[in-house]
Amino acid sequence: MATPFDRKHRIVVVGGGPGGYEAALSAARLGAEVTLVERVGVGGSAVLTDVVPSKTLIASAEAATAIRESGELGVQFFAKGDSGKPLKPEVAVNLSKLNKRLLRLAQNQSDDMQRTLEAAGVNVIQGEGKLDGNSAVTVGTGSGGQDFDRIEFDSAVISVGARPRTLDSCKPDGERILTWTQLYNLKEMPSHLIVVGSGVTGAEFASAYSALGAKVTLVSSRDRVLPNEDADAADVIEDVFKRGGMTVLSKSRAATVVRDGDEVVATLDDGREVRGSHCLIAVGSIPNTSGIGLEGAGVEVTPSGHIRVNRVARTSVPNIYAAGDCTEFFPLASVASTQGRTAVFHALGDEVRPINLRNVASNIFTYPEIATVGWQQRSIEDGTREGRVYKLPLSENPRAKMQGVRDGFVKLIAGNDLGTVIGGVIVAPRASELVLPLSIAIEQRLTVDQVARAWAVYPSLASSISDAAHAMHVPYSEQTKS
Ligand SMILES: Cc1cc2nc3c(=O)[nH]c(=O)nc-3n(C[C@H](O)[C@H](O)[C@H](O)COP(=O)(O)OP(=O)(O)OC[C@H]3O[C@@H](n4cnc5c(N)ncnc54)[C@H](O)[C@@H]3O)c2cc1C
Ligand SMILES: NC(=O)c1ccc[n+]([C@@H]2O[C@H](COP(=O)([O-])OP(=O)(O)OC[C@H]3O[C@@H](n4cnc5c(N)ncnc54)[C@H](O)[C@@H]3O)[C@@H](O)[C@H]2O)c1
Repeated sequence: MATPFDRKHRIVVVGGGPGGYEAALSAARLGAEVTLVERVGVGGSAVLTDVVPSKTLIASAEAATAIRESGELGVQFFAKGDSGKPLKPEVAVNLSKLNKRLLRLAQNQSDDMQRTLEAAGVNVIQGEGKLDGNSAVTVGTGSGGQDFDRIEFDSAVISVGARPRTLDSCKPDGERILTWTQLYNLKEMPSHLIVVGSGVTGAEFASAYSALGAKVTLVSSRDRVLPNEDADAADVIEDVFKRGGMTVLSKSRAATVVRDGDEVVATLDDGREVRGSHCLIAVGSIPNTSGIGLEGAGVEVTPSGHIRVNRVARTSVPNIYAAGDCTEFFPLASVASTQGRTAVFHALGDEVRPINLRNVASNIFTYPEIATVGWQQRSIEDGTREGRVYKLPLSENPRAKMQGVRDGFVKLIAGNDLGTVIGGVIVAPRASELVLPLSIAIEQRLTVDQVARAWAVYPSLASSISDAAHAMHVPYSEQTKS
């Protein structure tokens, strides 16, 4: 219990995604009187439409890939046709069943989270929250609806998330032109899915649908997919996409996307037309920050509508905090939760460590996955940070060979001094599970030699991390120079 006072600190949290959930739970555990206002469901977009459903879809895509690729390992389905000759079975995906499963899983997780909050003593109110100055939140039934509650607070956490950005020229109709939140209603596999936008969201869905057997065309406005990622990683993914039969149209901006009967037509900037059965619009997100009383309370926002926060998640108004995608920090569930927890620790006088975005680990769930942490090669190349880069292809890893894994690599980035690990990239199946040692090394300022000294299992994909660290060894004579 952080508060030594008789009077409980009153905290109102608006939005129940990872940012709001973590803020509410941490505050209740610290003994505050907590109310959480959420308009759709606890868990937020992360659980109901974004992270959980997309990663569940990807789990099915991985299963389809494993079945398809098992022939190479000498394992295949065998069935005899009427003539007695072996048939060549194909992977069949029941998209309706798959989507039902992922929506059920998302709802169950949301229910679990609501129960956890209630058990911790959080008062969860369903409704639309809005700041009323800097000391109260009103709760209503939605835009134009009635307010039915008003809650006074000592501190508030605004964690209202973001929604898919749409373009007037490519308006989703919910049937064939879809945002990712509408994709899970599909009953049948799209015969040809056009994905507009090759950021993380577009790349993940393109990868998954291609693995599930749909024909996919990825419309990428940049010269390569995943323009903000490590260039070598993006090259691997683009190569895998193309080998898997995906059409990648680079330097191609979708000017319009319209329905034509049972087809969709995407017209590119240069006049080319792409016809498909469905189109996913994945061109980024917009924060849900308008009309929620921020201006009246004096909370500063950026021109893009993101709430300005410092490293303890405090806004320009001292008793109002903000967490997650509605802020200008990285839009990741892990960052949202950390901001939510940090905000209430700060408000309630518990130990706080200002958030260091430099060390955030993230993962792109394509096949193979791309996990990234710390400084990246481009910062070494442009001189922002001094350091050395070493890349070890997975094709040299014994376990990878056994498993038939050809694509991927481990890249370590170390400082020039003693070889302190400052960053890394792992491209591999389940890279998300392999990146933690690098995160620990960076957080604990371990050198490549210290990482190399830790035992890796033989054979294992993780041993490529040790091998890369060995290759970057700083001789004792060099270490003692500085
Ligand atoms: C397709 C996709 C996949 C992703 N995958 C990953 C991943 O694998 N890993 C990862 O770390 N991140 C991932 N992300 C990012 C992640 O979803 C976000 O960073 C995360 O959801 C942010 O959490 P949040 O709490 O800020 O907001 P949200 O999860 O968006 O929750 C905000 C909540 O606030 C509610 N709300 C809004 N306004 C009000 C109001 N006025 N009153 C009451 N309630 C309100 C909304 O209904 C919503 O429930 C993904 C994003 C997308 C689009
Ligand atoms: N695995 C994960 O952790 C995960 C998954 C999805 C999203 N996210 C988070 O969400 C953030 C946003 O990612 P995102 O992919 O949704 O958005 P984004 O803004 O990163 O990418 C959208 C892309 O669409 C392109 N674009 C815009 N208009 C276009 C047009 N008319 N035609 C073709 N392309 C067009 C943009 O140039 C951009 O490259 C990520 O940075 C990440 O933090 C995380």
